[in-house]
Formats: sequence, structure tokens, C-alpha cells
Amino acid sequence: MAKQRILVSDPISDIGVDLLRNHPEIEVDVNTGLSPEELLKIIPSYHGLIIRSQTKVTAEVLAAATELKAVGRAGVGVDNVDRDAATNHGVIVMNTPTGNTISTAELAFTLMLSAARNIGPAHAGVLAGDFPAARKAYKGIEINNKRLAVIGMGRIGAEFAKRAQAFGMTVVAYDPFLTQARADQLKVELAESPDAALTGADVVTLHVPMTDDTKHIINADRLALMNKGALVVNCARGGLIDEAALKAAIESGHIAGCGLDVYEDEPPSADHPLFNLPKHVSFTPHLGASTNEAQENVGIQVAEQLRDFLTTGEIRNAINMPSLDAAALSEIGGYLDLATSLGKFLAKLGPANPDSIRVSYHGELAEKDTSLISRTVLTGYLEAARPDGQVNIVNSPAVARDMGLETVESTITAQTEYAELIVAELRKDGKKFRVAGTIIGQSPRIVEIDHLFVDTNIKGNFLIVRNDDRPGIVGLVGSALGSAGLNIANLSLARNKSEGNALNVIELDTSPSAEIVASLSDAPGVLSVTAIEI
Ligand SMILES: NC(=O)C1=CN([C@@H]2O[C@H](COP(=O)(O)OP(=O)(O)OC[C@H]3O[C@@H](n4cnc5c(N)ncnc54)[C@H](O)[C@@H]3O)[C@@H](O)[C@H]2O)C=CC1
Ligand SMILES: O=C(O)CCC(=O)C(=O)O
Repeated sequence: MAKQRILVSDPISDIGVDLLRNHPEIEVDVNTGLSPEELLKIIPSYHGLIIRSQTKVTAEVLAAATELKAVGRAGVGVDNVDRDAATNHGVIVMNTPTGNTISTAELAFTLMLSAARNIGPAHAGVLAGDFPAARKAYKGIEINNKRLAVIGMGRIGAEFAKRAQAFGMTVVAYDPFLTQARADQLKVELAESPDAALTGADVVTLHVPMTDDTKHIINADRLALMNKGALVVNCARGGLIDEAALKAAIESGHIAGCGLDVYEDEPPSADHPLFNLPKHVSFTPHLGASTNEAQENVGIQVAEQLRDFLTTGEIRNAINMPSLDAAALSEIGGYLDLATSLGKFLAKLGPANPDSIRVSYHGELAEKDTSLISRTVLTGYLEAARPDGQVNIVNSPAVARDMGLETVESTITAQTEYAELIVAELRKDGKKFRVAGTIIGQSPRIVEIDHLFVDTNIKGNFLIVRNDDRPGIVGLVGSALGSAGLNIANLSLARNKSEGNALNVIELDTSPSAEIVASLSDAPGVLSVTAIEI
């Protein structure tokens, strides 16, 4: 395997970088602080890219990154990656969702207390020699018995809530994916809307991803719902808050102040409108994940994830395709090669321009998570049907969608001759064409082609010959192959008695020339010959 080249374009921990450097199949370059133009220039030669929040992985970068297979984000938010463009280019995007949870929750909590007690301005006052004046000016707000609204009760939101409860706050949460059972477990009130959570709240803290839906989730109308003298804390993404509305609400006296780690534009300019407010403000420069512990966690996690994906195909924490961790890989990994072959057989033997591709599962396999197997069948089919090198496991569903090819997956509990069976089928104008495979012992086998039972390997050089079911044809094909110097490694015969024809799946040691395929096709009694190389 050629060495996999990884570019680390934002600073990550040395332990993470060393982990990559020490792998014999990986070459790593650390090149941080690149301008967008510099990144565009060097990205074409890399297979993997590791970033934090500074590097912007735009559609332009992804178009230039012709060798790129994966982007690994050492952190949670992936709003600096054009996810749709990555998917369309077949680039997997992974993050490290758990490594910086505690550090970020701790900073958000610190910002709340700091804004409540004027730590920033008071500290500056002491250093400036204004001790008595500072003492007089910076009367704080107690948070005990106050009502906290958490918007986004995921990992960080839940950690914040726990700390708030320990400080005597009551907690209400808005999160469309929070169940009542989980809310009960966390001992928080479940709000039905952001408005319901904010009405009567003394503090709001934001822990949601930045998306089109969450942009300006805190606006003038929602700030007005909060109690007078409330505080706003944001350690998620700046664009969640309409900063102009926040400034107006603070200046009007309705909102007391804010603690912010993140800003609509980063880095914010020194004359940012919120920076000249006199009190109840605390600002940090996007430091949520900046602790030794968090950086070590996410640096190691992202390096391990990229290493494993590029060298073994294991997929963890992908945000644009299903994960395939070591446990899942050992459970369904054996079926992935079979799935690729089924897709390629479909492409070579089935109808052109089908309406739909269907994958169904029989037996125990029907009870497992088979989504990645189905995606692999589709990818194998598209790779063979459109050999332009532009399809892979990440973008195949999008490619199929763009082609108008419907993809269907089903599980069937009916018994078959095999303990487990995968059936891949193309449909066109009401007609169906199918191939099926299973694993016998440790060996993946194709066991059926269009309802005719065969038994053949899944990889190799195949000749699929359909012929009239009469004596002499197998001999004729065998002699022609022998005369052409082609050795038969395996031969599987099946016949359709009612239609009077037969199917030969011939596995050859070497690939047949176009001439031999053409001359066999013209032989008497031969209906069709298809060469397939997998
Ligand atoms: N300041 C910093 O350095 C850091 C900032 N972050 C930011 O914090 C955010 C949250 O991180 P985690 O808690 O780890 O993520 P998470 O995925 O565990 O939690 C996010 C929660 O938001 C909820 N959610 C999604 N859409 C929502 C909506 N419209 N309204 C309300 N809730 C919604 C989800 O259901 C989920 O429970 C990240 O997206 C990231 O942008 C994360 C780490 C460090
Ligand atoms: O990489 C960082 O320091 C920022 C972390 C962050 O914003 C995130 O994980 O979403």
C-alpha cells in the first residue's frame, strides 16, 4: 500500500502527531497557519486532513483535493467544513465528539460566574490601582435559586446543567431530541420550544451546533422573554446570537450582560460593539477546548480515527456516513467484499439504466445493521456502471439520487437454503434481474444469478456464458478457451429447463481478450458472453 499522506493544518497535540508519525504506512506534515491560497496549492497530494476550527474546508478546497479521503476535526463543531461538498466529492468527515466536553462545559460555567460577578472588569480595576472604585462599582448577581435555560441538552449542555444544579439553580432545557425520560434522569424541566425555555429565565446558555436552523436562535424577541437582569452565555458558536440585538438588550437594561467565548466573526475586531460594555461581561477567545486535557484527548482521537480509516477502513464518528467501528467491522466486515461483487455483477449482467436497486437480507443478517452493506452494493454497482472513478462509499447515495436511481433496502425473514443470504436486484420497467451471495464457512460466494443456482468466487476473471441447453456447448467453449491459452480455474453450471437454456460461470486464471469474448459470442448455440473482472 502506498503511504497515506496526512496534512495537519491546525495545531493538535504532539502525542496525536507522533501517533501518526510512528505508523509505517503514514506520512504526516504539520503545516499550520496556511492562507486559503496556500492550502489550495498543497492539498492535492494529501489523503487525509486534520483540522481544528481555523482551517476552512470549502467547496473550492475539496474540489482541489483530488486524493483526499477524509477530513478529521479535532473537536466537535464542523461548521468550518462544507459537508455537502465533502460528501459529493466522496470525502468522509469525522469529528471527535467527546474529547472536549468537560473543558467546554467548565469554561461556559466559568463565563456565567465571571459575568455574574464582574470578574473581568473587577480584575482590570484592581490592576489599574482602582481598588476602592472597583469594589464599589462591581456589585454582582447571585445565581443560587435562579432559573437557567439550556438550549441544546447534548454532551456539553448536560454537563453544564449538572454543575448549575450543584450551585442551586433550577434548569429548563430546550432540545428537540431530548426525551422526557432523559430530562427526568437529568432532573431538568423539558421545554417545548426555545420561547418556552427562555420565558422567565435568569440565565441562558447555548450548546447547539451552528446550522441554518440555529442561526440567531437568540434574537431580540427571545431576549425580551427572559427576566430583567438576565445573563447570556455562549460557548458554542457566535452565529447563534444576534449580537446587535444582544447589545441593544444590554444597553436597554433588560439583559444584565453576557459571557462569550465565540463570536459571529472570528477573530472579532477590537471595536466589537459588545466589548465596550462596562460590566457583567466576560470574553474569552474561543478557548472552550483549550486545556491540556481536552487537546490531548481530541488530538489522540482524531489521529487514531484518521489512521484507522486510512489503513483499515474502520470508520468512527463520521458525520456524513454510517460508522463502522471495530465491533461492527468484525460483525459485517466479511460481507463488504461480497457486497461489492454483487454490485459489480449487477452492473455487468443486469439491464442498463435501471429504475431501482434493491438489497434484501435473509436469515440472521436481517437482524443486523446492514445499511453499510447496502451502501457497498450500491457503490460496487455504480463503480462498474460508471467507471469514471468519481464514486465511492461516501458519495454513492448522492450519486444515485442525482441519477434518479431509487435505492431500497429490505429484510426478509423467510427461510432460504442458506443461513444468511444477500440478494441484490435491479428493476427496470417492471422487469427484475438479481444476483445473490452468502458466506460459506469463511468464504464469500456468489450463489445465484437471476434465479439460477451457481457457486463461484467473488473475485477473479469471470466469463458468464448463456447458451442453448444442448450437448457439446460446454466442450466447445472449453476448447476455445484452451486454444487461447486460458486456464479454467472453476466452472459452475446451471440451467433453466423450462426455457431450454443454460448459464456457465467460468472463472479464468487470466483475463480473456476482447477477441475471444467476441468469437465465443458468435459460436453456435451461445446466446451471450460477458467478461467480468473483479
Ligand atoms: N467553544 C468551544 O471551544 C467549543 C464549542 N463547541 C460547540 O458546542 C456545540 C455543542 O457541543 P456538544 O454538546 O458536544 O454537542 P452534542 O451534539 O452533544 O449536543 C448538541 C445538542 O444540540 C441539540 N440540538 C440540535 N439542534 C437543536 C436546536 N435547533 N435547538 C436546540 N437543540 C438542538 C442536539 O439534539 C444535541 O443534543 C458544538 O456544536 C460546538 O459548536 C464544542 C466544543 C468546544
Ligand atoms: O479546536 C478548538 O479549539 C475549538 C473547539 C471547538 O470549537 C469545537 O470542538 O467545536
